[in-house]
Amino acid sequence: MRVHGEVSDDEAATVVESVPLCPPPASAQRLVVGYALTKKKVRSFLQPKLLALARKKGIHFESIDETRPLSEQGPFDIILHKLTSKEWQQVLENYREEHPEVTVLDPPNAIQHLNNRQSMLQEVADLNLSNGYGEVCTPRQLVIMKDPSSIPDAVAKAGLTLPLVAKPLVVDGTSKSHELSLAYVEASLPLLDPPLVLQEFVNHGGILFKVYIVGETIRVVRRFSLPDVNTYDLGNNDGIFRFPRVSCATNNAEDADVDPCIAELPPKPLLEKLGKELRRRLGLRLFNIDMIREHGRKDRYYVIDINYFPGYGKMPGYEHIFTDFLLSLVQSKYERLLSAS
Ligand SMILES: O=P(O)(O)O[C@H]1[C@H](O)[C@@H](OP(=O)(O)O)[C@H](OP(=O)(O)O)[C@@H](OP(=O)(O)O)[C@H]1O
Ligand SMILES: Nc1ncnc2c1ncn2[C@@H]1O[C@H](COP(=O)(O)OP(=O)(O)O)[C@@H](O)[C@H]1O
Ligand SMILES: [Mg+2]
Ligand SMILES: [Mg+2]
Repeated sequence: MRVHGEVSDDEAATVVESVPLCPPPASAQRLVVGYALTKKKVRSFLQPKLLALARKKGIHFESIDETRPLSEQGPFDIILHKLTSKEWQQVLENYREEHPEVTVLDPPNAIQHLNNRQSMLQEVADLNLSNGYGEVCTPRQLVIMKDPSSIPDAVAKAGLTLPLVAKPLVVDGTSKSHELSLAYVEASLPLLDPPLVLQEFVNHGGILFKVYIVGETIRVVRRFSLPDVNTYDLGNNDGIFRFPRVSCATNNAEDADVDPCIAELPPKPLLEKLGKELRRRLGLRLFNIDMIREHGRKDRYYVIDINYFPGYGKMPGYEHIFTDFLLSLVQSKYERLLSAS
């Protein structure tokens, strides 16, 4: 029996997009998807175009009331969620044990790896992905838990090169956890506010690739990012630059007039390999990877951020991809039940 939420290679093989779906079992003709999402996420994800297509395909979305026992709601075939409280995670873990027949997207313990900017990149670093299409690394980084006055020494000891991107260590859905800054000179380091991750800034021509994963499906879009830093900037900057959420949807760079060497998307086979490996290693099916290409290095990529249940509402064609994905989950569960009987 499958442990819910774990993505095995076997399972991956049963969810290939091109395989036509055979008729679902009678009990699954109306697929009920419970969701526990913030108001912001409901607005961005449950758009009318998704709801309309879902209805046509027999998928019904039902809001979960967190103040009531989960077992008294539904019954659900699938639960979608992105709430960060410890209490909610415990509720879901208990529910998964009591209801192994319900697919929880994704398991709270797997999502936890993405709530810390150190652990979120560990699997990418361990993967050491390098093949004929390119190489995927993570920027060198250091975790500072406390005592800002110790930062210059810690940075020197670790041999990190300025400028450094300072990122709050924990990502908990608050806007504070996305308040990043760029420290140009050593003297500015004690002004930073731990706990944080200090990451080497990688010049990448100001374009970032948002790689969306929905099960087996991968889509990539371009967004504007921070511009390159040059020696002039370094010499003429004595402080810290605090920057807003640069890679958000309003910074769409799909149709921008950008140097083709910078705008060129990462090779598909490289993204496929990365997506497949991370899906398996993280035990997640819904996430996105923020990726940059080192300026002047055609084939060296850095993963700088991984987000659980990202802004799918801005992914082109998300309503088709997501509804097909939900149906494929039920289909593969049905096939497993058939082969077990
Ligand atoms: O950490 P970064 O790289 O900024 O990724 C963010 C988060 O996933 C946001 O979700 P959340 O707020 O739940 O963390 C999401 O907003 P949505 O709420 O609109 O889905 C953003 O979508 P964009 O606005 O498309 O960038 C996405 O870019
Ligand atoms: N190591 C880095 N080198 C260059 N730019 C970076 C680096 N880390 C982050 N950035 C820039 O900062 C933005 C936000 O950083 P990110 O780690 O994605 O945080 P968030 O979770 O808030 O999106 C990125 O989209 C990118 O533009
Ligand atoms: Mg990001
Ligand atoms: Mg993020």
